[in-house]
Amino acid sequence: MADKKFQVALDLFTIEDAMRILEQVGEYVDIIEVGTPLMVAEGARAVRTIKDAYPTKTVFADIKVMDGGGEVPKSCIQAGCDMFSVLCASDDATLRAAIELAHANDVMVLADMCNVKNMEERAAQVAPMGPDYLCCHVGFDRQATGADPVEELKRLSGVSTPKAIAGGIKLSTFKAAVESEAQDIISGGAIFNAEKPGEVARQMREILDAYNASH
Ligand SMILES: O=C([C@H](O)CO)[C@H](O)[C@H](O)COP(=O)(O)O
Repeated sequence: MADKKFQVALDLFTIEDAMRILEQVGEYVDIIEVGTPLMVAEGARAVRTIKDAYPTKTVFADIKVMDGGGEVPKSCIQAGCDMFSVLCASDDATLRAAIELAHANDVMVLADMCNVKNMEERAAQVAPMGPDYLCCHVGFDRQATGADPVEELKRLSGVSTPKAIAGGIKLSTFKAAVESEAQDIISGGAIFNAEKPGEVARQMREILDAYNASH
């Protein structure tokens, strides 16, 4: 089985802050997420700056496309992203257009289940469209309810598309996320809000490497 990946979500507001965190955590992660707040604040320029600085890393633009699947991602693709997100809550036509555009440009698509209520049913519809990942995601505004992404991910076990998992994953819950069905484990605030982001990322990496070495 392919090694599982570790993704840091840079939900920050300036490229400078993102680069400062990356100096500390970049060496430990496989995928760098240009978080939604950073995309909104700085746009595709953030993707370009990060890809130029970390050319061997997978750069993910968390643009959460909801409409215009064949158009909205173009600026991020031109800026050099390797993967972007589209919302499973969007129309099928949006998902299909986004996936077609991405794959025509050798870019991957993460289809994000954020706030989808009928996850099993929607996953069965979206998976055949061919996204590279289906993401079980407890969104920022829902994290206060205590919803557990590892528990919610079990609802996607019926589909063979590789899964990603996100939503408040921290050092103490990282092992459970790694041991879940997810291939891509995403953590944001627990890293960039930590006193020592590099140390948290290093320990997460250690957990992931131990898992990958034994599977
Ligand atoms: O996508 C995200 C969220 O919707 C805010 O934009 C986050 O990147 C994702 O949830 C991972 O961040 P944490 O939940 O802080 O680990």
